[in-house]
Amino acid sequence: MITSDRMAAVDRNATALGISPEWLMESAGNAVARAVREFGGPDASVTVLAGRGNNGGDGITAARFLSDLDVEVLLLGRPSGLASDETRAKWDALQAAGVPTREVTDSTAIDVGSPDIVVDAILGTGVTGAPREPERTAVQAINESDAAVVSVDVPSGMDVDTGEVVDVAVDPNRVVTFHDVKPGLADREDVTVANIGIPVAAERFVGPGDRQVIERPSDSHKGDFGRVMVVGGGPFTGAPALAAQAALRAGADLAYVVAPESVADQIQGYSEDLIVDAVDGTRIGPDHVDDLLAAARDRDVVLLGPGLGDAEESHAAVAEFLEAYDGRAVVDADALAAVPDVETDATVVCTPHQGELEEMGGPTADDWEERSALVEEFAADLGHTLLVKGAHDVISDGETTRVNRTGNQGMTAGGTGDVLAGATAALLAQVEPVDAAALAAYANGLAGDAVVDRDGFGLVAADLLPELPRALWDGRR
Ligand SMILES: NC(=O)C1=CN([C@@H]2O[C@H](COP(=O)(O)OP(=O)(O)OC[C@H]3O[C@@H](n4cnc5c(N)ncnc54)[C@H](O)[C@@H]3O)[C@@H](O)[C@H]2O)[C@@H](O)CC1
Ligand SMILES: [K+]
Repeated sequence: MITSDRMAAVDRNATALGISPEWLMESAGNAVARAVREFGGPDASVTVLAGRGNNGGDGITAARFLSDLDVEVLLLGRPSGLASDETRAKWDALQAAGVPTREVTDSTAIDVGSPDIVVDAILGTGVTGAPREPERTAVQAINESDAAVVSVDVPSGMDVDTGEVVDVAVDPNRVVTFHDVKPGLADREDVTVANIGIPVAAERFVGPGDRQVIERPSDSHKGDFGRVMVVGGGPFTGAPALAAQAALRAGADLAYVVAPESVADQIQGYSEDLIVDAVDGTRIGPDHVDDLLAAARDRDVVLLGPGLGDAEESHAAVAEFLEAYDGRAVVDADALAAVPDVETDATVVCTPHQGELEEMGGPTADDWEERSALVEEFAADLGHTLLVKGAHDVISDGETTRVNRTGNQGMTAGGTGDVLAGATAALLAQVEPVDAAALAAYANGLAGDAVVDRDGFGLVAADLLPELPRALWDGRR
């Protein structure tokens, strides 16, 4: 099952793998044409009603595959109004093939005729709201005709994610949907799924399409993108500073560091963008838990671990905090050891490397494919989302599992994990845990690739910070 948003992301990932939208449309049109032949027999007459979006493009392509039959295409609009390059290319190919077409701009001129089969390629996953004119009249004309109806991808007018119909939708005899079943079609018996050549890799590997989960609408306000609180520092100071700065670079509006007073000034010294709150002493410990919980109430995500150290008291503080906390948390580094023994209502993303995962009681496997299956099982047992760092990062919430391939051996430098944890925390304020962790891993690796491509090896963690925005947005705004 796949939602339309996830489908759009996977589609973009396929493009990045070299599989162009035009290829996918060719496969989609071919699949529809095959269904029409199966359904209508070798001598069927066919009318394709095509909208101006890519759903229409699939119908236009199907008509070319059916050019040996009595086939006609009704385009709802002018060819100049076709919405994408690939649909225009398919329209030109249809003209060149000499398949009869009619352009209908006025809804009163819609005449489906009396074919054996009508192909409904009016609206697909790109529909918003109720069908407007001339699409609305076209939907009604299909429903009033005696022809058998084959819908392309989704019955036109239906919301594929919910199955809801606003006003009107086509009532088909068969739906040929692409790649995977959409939630709104799940319980129907007239649906067949066509493989259109989107490889498993486009779903499994995090890619540029996964960036589409984050948005930054123009009417946003301060705080909409999260307040992140980093709890750490004591034996180390750079780690919490890096993590908090990474959270800002990954889009958080405010980043706080709560650290022992012995190191608070030093942490503040790294950046004026950080808000540093000092607690007594030289280590985070159980005495601080009440204050941490009180502060966490005004934050969207808490990141536990950077620079915390492995003192017994700090470990106990993490455990006590998680037992009482029910918000969103990222747990990294020395804080990870507390997780397996803790009962918590918090939504937790853990970011261990392989060694830390084993210390948590997790699996080990050299082969990343085997590892990803084992990590999925362990995440399900643990009840938390895992981001296991490695040459192939494995991200799983126990149900959905993704693998990230960005990054390079230059990123074995100290502090890159703190940057990743901070980015994960920022994204966790905005999107679901598995999406946040996958996107953070992807962006962190891409940032590292940009630095090493430009400068060669010798990267330091702070180099990643200015690259993170581009890695996450890359021309999108
Ligand atoms: N991997 C993929 O996602 C693939 C998608 N393909 C096809 O692409 C379709 C999605 O294409 P698009 O995103 O272009 O969207 P659609 O073709 O579903 O519709 C978008 C068009 O309809 C218009 N529109 C939106 N709501 C309307 C309304 N209520 N009344 C009237 N017009 C309305 C829009 O202005 C736009 O021109 C899928 O359903 C599928 O058929 C295929 O080409 C193969 C690959
Ligand atoms: K359709």
